[in-house]
Amino acid sequence: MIILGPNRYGKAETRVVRVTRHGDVHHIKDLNVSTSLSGEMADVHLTGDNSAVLTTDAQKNTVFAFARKHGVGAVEDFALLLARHFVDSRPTIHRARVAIEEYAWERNAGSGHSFVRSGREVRTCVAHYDGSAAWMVCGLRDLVVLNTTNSEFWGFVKDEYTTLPETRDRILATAVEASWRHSAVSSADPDEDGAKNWDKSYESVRQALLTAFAGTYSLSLQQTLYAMGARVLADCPEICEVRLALPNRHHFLVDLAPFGLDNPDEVYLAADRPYGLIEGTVLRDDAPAAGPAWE
Ligand SMILES: O=c1[nH]c(=O)c2[nH]c(=O)[nH]c2[nH]1
Repeated sequence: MIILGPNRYGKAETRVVRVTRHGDVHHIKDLNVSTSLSGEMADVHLTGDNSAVLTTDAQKNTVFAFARKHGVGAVEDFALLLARHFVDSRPTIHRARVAIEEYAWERNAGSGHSFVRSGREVRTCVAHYDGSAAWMVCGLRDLVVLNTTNSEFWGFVKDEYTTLPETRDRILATAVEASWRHSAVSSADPDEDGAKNWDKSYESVRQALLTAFAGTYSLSLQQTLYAMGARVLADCPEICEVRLALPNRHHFLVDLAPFGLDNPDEVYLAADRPYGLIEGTVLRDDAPAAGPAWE
């Protein structure tokens, strides 16, 4: 017996730029939106009957139309708005997942209409909605950080293939990829609800990650990872779970002896690969069930 397993479909990576013009002062939001729907989709897979299908093309059009009609504030609100619309407006759609990446722009030379793409990290969110409950995982990636000291690494296993020297002082650098789950998301319309301040929450999580990275005297990147996750949970009561992926961007001290030079921790080779990849989850022991939040 062969059966249809879990499935979903949608439009991936709709790139939408929303310009808001206040006279000569303009604002932009630059997003990459991926929608994914599931529900009564047995027939489309088994018999080719498309009558339950809201096309991926219409999903893409909805993203653009909603950007026009509702504007784009916090990406989390825009994601929830779309997710609720798809499920609440179509009886055959039972669940929506909306993932958004946001690319930051800054004003160029103080101009009202000229922008420069910021070197800031990419902000992310993934919203799920099933007709009654909503889940939100927020995040960021490419938050590149480096400590020039306060990092040691020693006392590790030494087998016949271990050549890494122990170090009491090294550069510690990584490009933080983090996602964090909100304990509760109101199922009310965000326009009526309006209570959740996604921007404020994002900034406090980002600050907690940076503060912990800078302030932790590190005996391993694993220890730093835990400190970063724990700091987020300590500082941000609305978050119940943090997942981190930290590539260890190795910096090797260059041997300058062949040139008659010493190298007292000044000149490094920044290697791009291979890199250690340290991943982990830090969560509250009473975190509510995650449901589909991480899917
Ligand atoms: O912080 C580190 N953790 C490791 O597990 C590891 N392994 C390695 O080679 N270097 C490092 N650094």
